Amino acid sequence: MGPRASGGIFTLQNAYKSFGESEVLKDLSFCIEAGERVAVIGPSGAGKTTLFRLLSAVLKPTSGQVTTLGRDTRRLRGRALHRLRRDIGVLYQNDNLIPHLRVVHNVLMGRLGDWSLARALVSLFWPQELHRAKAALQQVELAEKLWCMPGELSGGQQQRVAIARLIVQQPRVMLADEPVSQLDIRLGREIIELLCSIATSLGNTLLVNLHTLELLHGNFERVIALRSGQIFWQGPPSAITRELLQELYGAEYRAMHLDDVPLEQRA
Ligand SMILES: Nc1ncnc2c1ncn2[C@@H]1O[C@H](COP(=O)(O)OP(=O)(O)OP(=O)(O)O)[C@@H](O)[C@H]1O
Repeated sequence: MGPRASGGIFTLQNAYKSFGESEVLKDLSFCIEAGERVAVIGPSGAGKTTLFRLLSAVLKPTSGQVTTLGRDTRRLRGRALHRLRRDIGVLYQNDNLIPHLRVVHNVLMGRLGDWSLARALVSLFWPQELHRAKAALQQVELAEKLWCMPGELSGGQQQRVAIARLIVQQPRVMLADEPVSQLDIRLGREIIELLCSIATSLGNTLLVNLHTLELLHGNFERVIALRSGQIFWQGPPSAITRELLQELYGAEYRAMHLDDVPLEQRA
C-alpha cells in the first residue's frame, strides 16, 4: 500500500500535555492526511515544539489520544516504538549532524533503523550502501561534499546534508522543527522548497514548524496556528490576514517584523 493511500497520518483527539502544573497543550483535536504539507505557526511558547514531540512519540499526551501512522502513541513500547520512529524523519533547527563524522556517515545514519548494530559499526570504517549516500547527496546538489566534515560546510549546506539523510531514511512522514530559523531568507526558501519537493516526490506527509512566514505561500497547503497551547486558527496560506497575525502574535508581532510579510490576499 502506497503512503498516500493510508489515510490519517496524524490524529489528535482531545490531546493535553502538561509539565508538572503547567498545561502546555490543551484539548487539541485535528487530523493530517497522507501527503499533506502543513505548516505550524504561532508565537514563542505556544507549544509548537511540544506538539512535534507528541507527534513523533518522543512525548506521550497527559490525556487524550495521539495517533501517528495508525498507532496510539501511549501504547507503544520497545520494538513497536522503534518501528514507528523508523518511519518518522525529523529535521531540527541545528545540531542535525554529528560533528566528528564525515558527511557520508551522517547521511548513512538514515539507514540505522534498518541495519543491524554490526552493520552500522562496519559502516563507520567501510561505508555500506555508499550508492544511496551518493544519490541522496546528488539530489541535494552536494555530491562533491561526500567526504567532508560537517564543520567544513555552511549552515545551509549542513541542512541539505540532513535532508540527504532523510532521503536515505525514506520515512513515511517528515517533521521539521524550525529548520530554517538560523538561515537568511534566501537560503531558508531554498531549504523549504527542497523539503517540499522531496516530500512530494516521496509521497510523504510533511509538517514544518515555521517562524519565517514569507515561506508559507506556494509551499504549504494548510497552516495550523497555535496560541497558548490551543488551535487559534487553521486554513490555507491565502486566507491569512494581517489582523489574524496581529491577534495571533500579540506583542511579538512588531518584533518579528510581520508588517513586512507579504500576504497572498485576494480582495
Ligand atoms: N520538558 C519541559 N518541561 C517543562 N516545561 C516545558 C518542557 N518543554 C516545554 N516546556 C514549556 O512548554 C511551553 C511551550 O514550549 P514549546 O517549546 O513547545 O513552545 P514553542 O511554541 O515551540 O516555542 P518557540 O517558538 O519559542 O520554540 C513553554 O512554556 C516551555 O517552557
